[in-house]
Amino acid sequence: MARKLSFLDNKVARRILVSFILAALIPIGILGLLSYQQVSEQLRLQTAKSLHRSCKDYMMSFIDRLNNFESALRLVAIKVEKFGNGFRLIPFINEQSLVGQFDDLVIVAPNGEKTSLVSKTGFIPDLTALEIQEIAVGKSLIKPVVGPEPGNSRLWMAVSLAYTHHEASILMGRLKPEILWKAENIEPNELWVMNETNQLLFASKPDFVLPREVRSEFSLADSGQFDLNYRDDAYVGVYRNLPLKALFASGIIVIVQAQPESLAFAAIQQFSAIYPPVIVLAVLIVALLSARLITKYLTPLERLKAATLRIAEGDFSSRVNINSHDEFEELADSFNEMTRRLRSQFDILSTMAEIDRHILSALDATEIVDIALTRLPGVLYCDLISIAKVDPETYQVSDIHTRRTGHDTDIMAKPIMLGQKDILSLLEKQGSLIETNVNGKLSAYLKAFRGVDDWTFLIVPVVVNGTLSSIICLGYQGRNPIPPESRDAVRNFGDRIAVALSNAAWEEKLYQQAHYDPLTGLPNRLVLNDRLMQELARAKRDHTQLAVLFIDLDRFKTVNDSLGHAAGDELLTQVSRIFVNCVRETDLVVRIGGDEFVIVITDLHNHHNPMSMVSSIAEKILAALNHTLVVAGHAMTFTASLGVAIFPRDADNPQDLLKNADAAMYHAKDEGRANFRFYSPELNAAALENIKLEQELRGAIAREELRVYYQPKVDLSRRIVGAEALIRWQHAELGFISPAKFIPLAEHTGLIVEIGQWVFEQTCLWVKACHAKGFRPIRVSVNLSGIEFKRPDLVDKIAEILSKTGVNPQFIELELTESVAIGNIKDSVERMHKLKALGLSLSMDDFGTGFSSLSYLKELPLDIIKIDQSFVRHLELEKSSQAIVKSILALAHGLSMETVAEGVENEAQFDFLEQNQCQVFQGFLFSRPIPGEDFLKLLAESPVKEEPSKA
Ligand SMILES: Nc1nc2c(ncn2[C@@H]2O[C@H](COP(=O)(O)O[C@H]3[C@@H](O)[C@H](n4cnc5c(=O)[nH]c(N)nc54)O[C@@H]3COP(=O)(O)O)[C@@H](O)[C@H]2O)c(=O)[nH]1
Repeated sequence: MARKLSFLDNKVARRILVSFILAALIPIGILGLLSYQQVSEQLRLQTAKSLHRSCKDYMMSFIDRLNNFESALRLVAIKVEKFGNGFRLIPFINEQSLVGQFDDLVIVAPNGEKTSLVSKTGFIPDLTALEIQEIAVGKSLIKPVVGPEPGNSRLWMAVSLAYTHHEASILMGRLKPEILWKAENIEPNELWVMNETNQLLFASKPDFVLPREVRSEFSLADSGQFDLNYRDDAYVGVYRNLPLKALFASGIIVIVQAQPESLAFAAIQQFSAIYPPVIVLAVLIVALLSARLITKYLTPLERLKAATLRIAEGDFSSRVNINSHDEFEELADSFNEMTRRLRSQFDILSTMAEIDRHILSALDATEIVDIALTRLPGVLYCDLISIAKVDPETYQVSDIHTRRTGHDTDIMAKPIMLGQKDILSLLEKQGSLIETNVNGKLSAYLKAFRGVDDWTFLIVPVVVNGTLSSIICLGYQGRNPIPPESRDAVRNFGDRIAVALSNAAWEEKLYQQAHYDPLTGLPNRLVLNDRLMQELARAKRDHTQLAVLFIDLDRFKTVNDSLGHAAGDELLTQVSRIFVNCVRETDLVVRIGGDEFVIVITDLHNHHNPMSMVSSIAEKILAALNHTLVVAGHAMTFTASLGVAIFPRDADNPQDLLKNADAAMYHAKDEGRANFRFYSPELNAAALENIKLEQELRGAIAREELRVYYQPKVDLSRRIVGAEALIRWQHAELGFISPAKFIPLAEHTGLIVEIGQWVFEQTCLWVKACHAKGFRPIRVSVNLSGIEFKRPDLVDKIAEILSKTGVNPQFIELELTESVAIGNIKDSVERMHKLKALGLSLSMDDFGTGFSSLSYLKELPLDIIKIDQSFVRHLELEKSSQAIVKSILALAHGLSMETVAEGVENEAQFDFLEQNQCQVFQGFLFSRPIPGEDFLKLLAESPVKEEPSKA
């Protein structure tokens, strides 16, 4: 039942059913209605016709009867004889039958005397003169006498007796009604007979009175039809006026007949009763047949629809079964074929997508090949798949990875040689495929598979970056045609493998770039973070310790600047090899940037003394560096500063371990470089202090905490000939802070630019003020850091300050450090010339500490060389210092440059320098750096020489 009803759930089914029912109902309804109207009309006509006919028949028989009455009356008239004063009837044979037709027979004499021959009622109507006249001319008069009731009306007939008795007497007879009206043959009709004034003479049903309005119609035509209602019955009636005038002297007699519609329309009423059930039956039949038809055609449609929905949900497995031997069965077959193809395509695409995902996430070409060998046979319906490398130049096929149905992957390492023709055809078929067999193209390669004599093979050349890199081979057992979708899929797959292999190569490259330092080949910071995390987890799990060594090369910048970047790179490469050689393979050596390296020493077991073990490694590294290295043709020894932090002692996470090792390294640097330091919490405090100092320094100028002090420079006679401007920082809370502490910090943060400009401007203003106050003009030097010197706007800035302060530039000297000046020799020389062009003097500070080459020292437009105080400090004691100082002095003289010795603290040093023709001296022996006003006091006391000093 549920199945039967279910088709009504279907919209199409409902529509078709309603359409079918309407299609049946509308014509049947219209037909029924039209038929009803037509039949009703026909029945009406027929009824009217039959009534007319009946009316006419009645009329004819009525006239016949009147004629008979007339004949009878005239025969009776013949048998009338005069008898006395009256009349009598002569007996005759047919007397009985003739006289019997009349209820009354009366002879009316011309004098009006009436002699009754037969008398039943005794009533004799009077004749009018016109009637008598008509009778006199031989006509038979018919005279209706209307009674109070229809049954009382009578019809008289009168004829003249003049022809028989030559007297103008008239024989009148009252016609017997039962003979006259004779209405028995008219049933089932009703009959009325009326005179010309519509007075009723006879009615078959006396109480059935015709309404006046109906009767009034009778005078309008000789005959006609009418409708009337009587006692809830409808009647159809006809009337006919009798043309009696031609036969009798008579008024019009109207014959009326009527029949009940129920009788007349009996047939149509039967039709009306039967028609609705017929319609219902027809509808039911149509509905049933439609339902059957719909079910028949809808079931396959429903199945097709359900199958379509299943496909939409991704289920390609079900088939549609229709055995109707018609177009639906053909449609189902086509649908099943389409589903099969879709399923095959879907399988291919989803497998391809899965392969794509694997391929794109796989970095390794071997992994990609492995995925392809495992997944593809299932979607390409092949019995063998093989992927191999091809060298298009040597014609070699190698690394042949093969998988057959039911077997594991086989790797054939031994290469197979292909012919040149094979290679050419592979190159020709790029983006396409080759169909072959073991005796066709690439047979040398295919024969290696064995037992494939009757197989068909599809070969796809894989081209990566325009070069034939590999081939994919699919083997199909037997020579059955290969499905076209497999061919397309194979081609697609060839493209994917090509992309994947090129991706793999590219990913490999990217990975290398992202994780390894291209210069030294060492892992970079990314790897360090990863490994350190892993090693820390392992150390925590195994309860071992771990050390992080932070290494910074000492004076690497000097090498880079003085010998160039290529030399710096060479040094870094050599140093990185030294580091790797100093540790175990399981340890990690990382270059984290510039000249900074990190070494992670793993597996420090607790039963060892980790500190002493790490110390010996650090010493080993320092010792290994201490050997002479040849960099860019220069032999040099090199040092580094190391900081060590140990897990879990100093920190338990990578960031803190690195930070602490870094802090320890800075400590080692502070302590004179070329050594190593373990981290201690105090170091951390120092680092924090540095951060605070930096913050304070940023606001120092604004808070006017900085001052410029001046340290005198004297000549041989100890007379002040110049000064060096040296910055001082008097912090409100921290007190005096040494430039040795904050200048490196300012250089590190870049604040040195602002500070340097401020010192230079202050010095210019001070010099200008001294001159204005009338003091003897002397040259004052200002330190220019490497960072300041390298700024492109340096010359403009200096010129701007000189112009702003209005100082005479010949009394201002700039002290450049050796490394800065020699870094980019061409640029440096150009810039120094520009500075000199402003009228300034240039001196080389800390001379002897860098890697200056005498060959280009002479190219620099220098005026003064300052011997570094490290050579002066133990001059009186160290032969080596004496030798260096002597050679610097000789060099300066040779280049005609003035010499200034700094850091002169005692007479012995002064004496040595004096004896070796040093010209200017600076040091605590003469004065410490002092405020400007104090300096002016000294200057005022300092004797004036008549000859102007060269300083
Ligand atoms: N770029 C700038 N650098 C500056 C500036 N002011 C100072 N500095 C540099 O800071 C370093 C430390 O300077 P400071 O503490 O002022 O030390 C100078 C002298 O006080 C010191 N000196 C002088 N004579 C002696 C002595 O006989 N013994 C001794 N132990 N020290 C002495 O030497 C420093 C001057 O050196 P130098 O500049 O190389 O001539 C220092 O490197 C300054 O250069 C600044 O404004 N800008």
